[in-house]
Amino acid sequence: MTAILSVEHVGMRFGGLTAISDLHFHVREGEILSLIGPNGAGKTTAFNIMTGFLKPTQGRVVFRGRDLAQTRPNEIARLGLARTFQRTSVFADDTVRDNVLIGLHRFACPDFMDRLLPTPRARAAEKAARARADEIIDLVGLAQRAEEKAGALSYGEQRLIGFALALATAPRMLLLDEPVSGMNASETQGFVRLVRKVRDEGVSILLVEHDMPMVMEVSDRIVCLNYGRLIAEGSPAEIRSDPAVIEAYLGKSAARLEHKEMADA
Ligand SMILES: Nc1ncnc2c1ncn2[C@@H]1O[C@H](COP(=O)(O)OP(=O)(O)OP(=O)(O)O)[C@@H](O)[C@H]1O
Repeated sequence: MTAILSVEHVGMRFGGLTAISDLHFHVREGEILSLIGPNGAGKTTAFNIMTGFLKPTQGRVVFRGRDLAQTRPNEIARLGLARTFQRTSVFADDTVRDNVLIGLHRFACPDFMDRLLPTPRARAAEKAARARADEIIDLVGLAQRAEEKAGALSYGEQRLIGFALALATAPRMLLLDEPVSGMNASETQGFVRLVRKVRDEGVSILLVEHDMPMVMEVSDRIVCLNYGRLIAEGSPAEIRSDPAVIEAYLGKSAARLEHKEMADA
């Protein structure tokens, strides 16, 4: 197993509150791993630590050999770690294509002089950026909407633009924050196919998501947190039948009942 990202004995305290305790797991190259847990379990905190946005008070997160707490955000992006946001942050008055082009330019950051003068190199770069933007827009399924203003698209489609912006950084790994919240059933199904396709192109994926059927369908492995601790790790089938996971979601008495019903069946 080759790990692309390792969460090594991470702890996070906010004043007197311990949000994460001794969290330890790896994301393997080319897998889709989901982080789940009841409300307040510590998923968002763990997600923010894994993107380098929060520095843990204990332990470290290593991405492709680099400790994220020691790495600047632009270097993290250049190493190939990209994230999406729960809230869409598209430029509503720009077209879908221009939104993706802005993402590509922000990442590619051409020379200052090239930006000021229409040099042949700048023109060639612009042409390549447009071709790449169209490839990404096609991949996320928005080719028919490329010329429309982003603000005219549905909420679910705007989230696809957010996903396209993350792809514009040519990531090796994507961290997705509740990617299907606000999507309808058919958009969610489309998104499951899209995530698999991106993974098949060699991008490792970690997602935090509340939609359990989606998580069970898309994940290779699942890590479950409760009260900031890892309580289970395994395949969707293993997680679905794990007593600690059932108890965390349903409470002790309901979990006992669930087990009894399963045993009686
Ligand atoms: N900046 C902060 N300051 C203080 N406490 C915080 C902060 N961020 C999170 N917490 C606390 O840490 C714990 C874990 O919160 P977190 O948001 O990570 O959980 P979660 O699993 O993402 O929850 P949800 O599913 O409801 O989004 C909670 O008790 C929360 O109140």
